[in-house]
Amino acid sequence: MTISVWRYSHLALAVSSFLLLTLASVTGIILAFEPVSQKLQPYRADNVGQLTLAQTLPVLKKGYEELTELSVDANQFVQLRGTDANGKNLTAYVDPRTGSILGTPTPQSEFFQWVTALHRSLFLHEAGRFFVGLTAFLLLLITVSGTMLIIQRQRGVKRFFTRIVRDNFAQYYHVVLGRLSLIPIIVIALSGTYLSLARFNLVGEATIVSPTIDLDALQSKPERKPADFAVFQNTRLVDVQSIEFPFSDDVEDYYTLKLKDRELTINQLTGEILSEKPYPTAVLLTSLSLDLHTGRGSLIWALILAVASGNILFFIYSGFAITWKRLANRAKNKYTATESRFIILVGSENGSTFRFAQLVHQHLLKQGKKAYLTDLNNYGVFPEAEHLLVLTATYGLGEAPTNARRFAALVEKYPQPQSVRYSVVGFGSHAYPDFCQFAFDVNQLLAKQAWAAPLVDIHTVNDRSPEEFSLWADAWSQQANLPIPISADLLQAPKRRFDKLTVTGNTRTALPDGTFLIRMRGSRRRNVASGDWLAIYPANDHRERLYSIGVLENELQLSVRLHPGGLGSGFLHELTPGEAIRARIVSNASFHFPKKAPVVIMIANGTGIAPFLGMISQNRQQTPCHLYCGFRQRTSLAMYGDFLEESRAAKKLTNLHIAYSREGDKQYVSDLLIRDADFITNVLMMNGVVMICGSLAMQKDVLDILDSLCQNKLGNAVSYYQAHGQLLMDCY
Ligand SMILES: Cc1cc2nc3c(=O)[nH]c(=O)nc-3n(C[C@H](O)[C@H](O)[C@H](O)COP(=O)(O)O)c2cc1C
Repeated sequence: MTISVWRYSHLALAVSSFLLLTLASVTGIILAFEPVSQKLQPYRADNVGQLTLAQTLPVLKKGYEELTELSVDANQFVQLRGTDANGKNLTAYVDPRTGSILGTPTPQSEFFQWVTALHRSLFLHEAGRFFVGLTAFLLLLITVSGTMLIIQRQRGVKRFFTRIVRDNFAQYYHVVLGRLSLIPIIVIALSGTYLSLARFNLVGEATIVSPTIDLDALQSKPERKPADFAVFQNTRLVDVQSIEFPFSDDVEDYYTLKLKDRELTINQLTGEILSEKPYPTAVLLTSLSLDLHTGRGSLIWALILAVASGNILFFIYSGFAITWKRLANRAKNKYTATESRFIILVGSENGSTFRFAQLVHQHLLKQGKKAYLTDLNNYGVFPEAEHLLVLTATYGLGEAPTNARRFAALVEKYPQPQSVRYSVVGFGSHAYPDFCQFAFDVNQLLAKQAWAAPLVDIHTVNDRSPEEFSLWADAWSQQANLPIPISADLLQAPKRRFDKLTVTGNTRTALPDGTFLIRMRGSRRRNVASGDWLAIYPANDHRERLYSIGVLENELQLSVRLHPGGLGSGFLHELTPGEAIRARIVSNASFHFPKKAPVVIMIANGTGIAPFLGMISQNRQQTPCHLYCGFRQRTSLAMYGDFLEESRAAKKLTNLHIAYSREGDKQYVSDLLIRDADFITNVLMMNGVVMICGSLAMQKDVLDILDSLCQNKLGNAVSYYQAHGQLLMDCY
């Protein structure tokens, strides 16, 4: 089954039920607090779990003139009905060990009654109950389709709980919270559905029929005291739902004992069991469903239900946010596919690639060109086409996005009747092992078609980088002789809240390779961790530059290489202590120091050491850390030398391995990894984590080496460890 079937089912189910689901969740959250408030009442006696009926009944009989009924509720509060020593009618919670009164039951508060009625039937009686039941069933289907989507997203059941790549807020937390609240939501949905079916008598016999007793056969001898009745001795109070006491001393009146799973009648003189009837399965399931659906009896479960109901509200919001974003990016065409000279085909799962495609589309239309934009799955014969532009994302294990799955088959089926120049742009992320794989596949496929001729080489765009996209746009413009300038809209940094940071130190460039360290302090306390990015705006315009942060002594430290004419590095280089800048801290949670790893290997080259300096400085728990770094020459290490030595002495850093590429043995960091191959694979085998930060070229080398080490020594591809959160990367 394809991802789209699950996605559309998930969406259709959510759309059809969201109003009732919102109502049910809000009322569900409120109702979850009823068992919580009840549990907090002081009506539960200590050690009630250890008492038997044989111990309790004589005590109660002594203290009260007449007992009518004793019941034990889900909170293990023991309630007694009867008359007291003065002959006054009484209904009270009692201490079953002493018979003393602990309190008087009060009816459910009007507020909870009102909310319960709304939750159960929307004040619409049977019709309302039907709709509420249907909503619970739809919730079950939504949960199943959502689970399938997560399995597909995570690329398999086994990776269900592995790290989630963060795309955007709504999407990330939709999946994160979806996984966390999966079980409670399935329980809510299943139990709610069952209770509705039971209510409409659709689950079999759900009533308890009392047995008929042969009164003529009742024996009066041998007479025993209740404390000596075997059945009372063997029945724990907490297993009792209720016990109805005999109406008179006559042998024809008997005890009716309702346990959790069966009902017994007991001769009041001899203690003989007169009848024993297990409850029908439907009754037991109804009681279990009530326990699970309401949280009665368990404070913790009631709180879990409240949180899960809150999550359902968040899913409604985030689900619609995701859909809105997707729809907002869909194409609107002025010309038809058959009359257009420029065909733009898009492969996109979450819509962002459409934004880029639309920009190209608009530029072509503005220049009076007949251009047509559509999904890759809508590929067909384009009789007037001269140019084919394919912009596509990659998903899954280097696979096509949903709206591009049929493209390969369609290309084989519909050759173009005329020659067409094509160009492919891949959108992807280096966070995935198969970077832009689907775009490469499309490029290869087109290259094989007799009618297709490339206009420019394939280009890739990492993390929607406007700069990388504009490189393609320039190349294509030149070859097609048609300018498509990248609009400021696309490059504009979205409006966000900025932080004011004050420079506290700047080493300026002292080294031949131009590296310097700059430190800053925020004006307000911010949640920032080593590995996050600092986004700066050197020219106070849309141009944003990102730097990896190391947090040392509550300050943000950046390690920067000064590039001649570099916008960001030049700006930072000129800053002096006391100066303040406007910047933004961007969370990069997938590159934080792993809290639970037994060992961490850090691999860096050049300024990629920056986040690791912060992580080492904060490694107070002394997790074994092995730092592998590559520099050009010894002097490049100079500014970090003292800090690294001190960290080693303080056991925050276990080992330091350095490769110099322009001195001595002229090694790269990858050579050190080959040297320490056994150690590295051992670390991966014992669930250690490898972190890589630095240049993309170094990342590529290191990944190639790790992949062959992992394949040869561990029998897994390196992507296996990445998927298990054991390989974290932040390269640029
Ligand atoms: C679940 C998931 C899987 C992804 N898999 C890959 C991949 O294998 N290779 C890749 O280069 N990018 C991968 N990406 C990144 C997307 O291709 C990238 O973010 C792209 O810009 C999204 O475009 P869209 O918003 O148009 O769908 C993946 C993203 C997600 C959320």
